Amino acid sequence: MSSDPLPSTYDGTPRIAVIGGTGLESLPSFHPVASLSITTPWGSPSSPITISEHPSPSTGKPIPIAFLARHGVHHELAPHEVPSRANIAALRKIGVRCIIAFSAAGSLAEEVKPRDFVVPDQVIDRTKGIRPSTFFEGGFVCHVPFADPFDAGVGKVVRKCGHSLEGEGVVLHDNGTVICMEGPQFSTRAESKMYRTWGGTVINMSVLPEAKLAAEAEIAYQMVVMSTDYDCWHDSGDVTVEMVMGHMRANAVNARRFIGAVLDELSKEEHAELVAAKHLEGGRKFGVSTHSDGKSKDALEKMEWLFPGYFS
Ligand SMILES: CSC[C@H]1O[C@H](OP(=O)(O)O)[C@H](O)[C@@H]1O
Ligand SMILES: Nc1ncnc2[nH]cnc12
Repeated sequence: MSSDPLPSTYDGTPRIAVIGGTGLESLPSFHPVASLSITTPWGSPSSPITISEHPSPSTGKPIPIAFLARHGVHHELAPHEVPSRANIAALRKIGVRCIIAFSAAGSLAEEVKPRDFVVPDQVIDRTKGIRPSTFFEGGFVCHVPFADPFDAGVGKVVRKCGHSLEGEGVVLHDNGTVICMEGPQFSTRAESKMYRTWGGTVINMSVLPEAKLAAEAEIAYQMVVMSTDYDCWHDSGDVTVEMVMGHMRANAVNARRFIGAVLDELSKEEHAELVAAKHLEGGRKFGVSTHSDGKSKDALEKMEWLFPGYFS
């Protein structure tokens, strides 16, 4: 295998990105053709963004897929240290408009067994306000709808792909509510039991502010969760990192199959408009509350970087 460094530039426009979480620090079975180090007005992303080319099953054309490791290449960033603004800004800047985000999560529901997959449709925020969670501040106020935190069109494709793998070891739950806690400590037993009464299906430390920032950036975002434990409400034993990693490793083949199926499907020509998020394009031009006299120069410069031509 060549140890030549990958090119630091890429000529095409990747519309699709995968954000890998715990146990998924690279895109399995994909061979990167470039590694981009992007600096944003919100700092540097968690990892370089690698680009792999995936042949579209419908046209045979190579479709670029971006990949970013949420916690860094060596899992060196705690959940509250993940630079989500830089991650989402960098992905948008290179052209990404569709994100499939993977997460290892605890199950809050008996029927969601460890190693099952969940394609969630809702989120409850239990982070503590210590994570920067908006692009719109410092002299530029913009309010963004967030009633449905995940993209319905992308979610539909992901669910279809998951179901196509049933019988090959993949168990998929079509819906669910993710409780996003602050961490890095796991929940107390009282909290875990309370989240169940709230209707929580799974619990992680990472869907927020990632999903909020994707919404602000007009990116169609869907999380795919793999259950790795029963948190601490269940009598089968309290969550530990060993438990999480053990299930991640044991189910790696299914995770790889799931990712491959989703990328195959999204690379088809028929989904070109969806992955370019044409249905979201331009939305941010209209949610701005700040009068032109109140907009700061610094904020406007950041806006021009992220949304060229929107506000000038
Ligand atoms: C290592 S267990 C807790 C850790 O795992 C999950 O990470 P990710 O969502 O990035 O897969 C969870 O959110 C916590 O960050
Ligand atoms: N039980 C749990 N709580 C929070 N995040 C998790 N990630 C994996 N398992 C988890």
